[in-house]
Amino acid sequence: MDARTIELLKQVSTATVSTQLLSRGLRNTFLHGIRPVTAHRMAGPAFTLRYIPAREDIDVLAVYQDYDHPQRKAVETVPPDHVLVMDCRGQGRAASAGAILATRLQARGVAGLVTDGTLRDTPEIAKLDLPVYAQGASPLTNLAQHHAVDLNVPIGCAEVAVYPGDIMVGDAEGVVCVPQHLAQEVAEAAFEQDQLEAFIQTEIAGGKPLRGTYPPDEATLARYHQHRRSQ
Ligand SMILES: O=C([O-])CC(=O)C(=O)O
Ligand SMILES: [Mg+2]
Repeated sequence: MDARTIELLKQVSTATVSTQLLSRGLRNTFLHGIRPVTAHRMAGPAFTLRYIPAREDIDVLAVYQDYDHPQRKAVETVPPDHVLVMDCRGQGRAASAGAILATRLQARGVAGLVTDGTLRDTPEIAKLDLPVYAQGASPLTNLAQHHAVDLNVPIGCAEVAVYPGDIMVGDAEGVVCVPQHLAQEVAEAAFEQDQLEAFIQTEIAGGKPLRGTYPPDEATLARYHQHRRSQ
């Protein structure tokens, strides 16, 4: 993914991105119920980890002695500038990762962490510079409910299809998944829409009515273009 696309997607709002996706026919792109744990904007290609339900005879604490446990392997193999996205089937009774793993992701230059489950050690995670999104907190370690199986396969995350390489965009409202092949055109169009909407909001704040302003008529668009030229 080219650097300009990622830079633009880091600046635009998820609201605008979701509208641009809707205008291209895609309605199910927002990870509903997933909230920011840290307040950092995010954009980067998805690298995925899939969990299935745990089984008591397999998922015991001793499995953590294996450095190649898929959860640990995911943390050590997600490429820098990618977002680690975890499929927990929306189940949050046990956490999908904690502060030590999140800190390792930050140290490796990873672009973010997203789970449709929960995280543990969230007071420590909240202090990181890493963009992190989850449905909430749980102190219980993952294997109490989850069994990590696959790396970098298509997953469901909060009922949204996430294919490896799709661009995960996060802001204060949450996370939108942008299909890889649409990322560049959506980034450019979203940047334009955000600039126009910022102008419209200024006009509305200044007392203009909705009619003629939102959506903008020709006169408002002419004022907008004049404003852009004068910048
Ligand atoms: O058990 C876990 O999920 C890992 C954990 O606490 C951490 O990364 O600090
Ligand atoms: Mg921990």
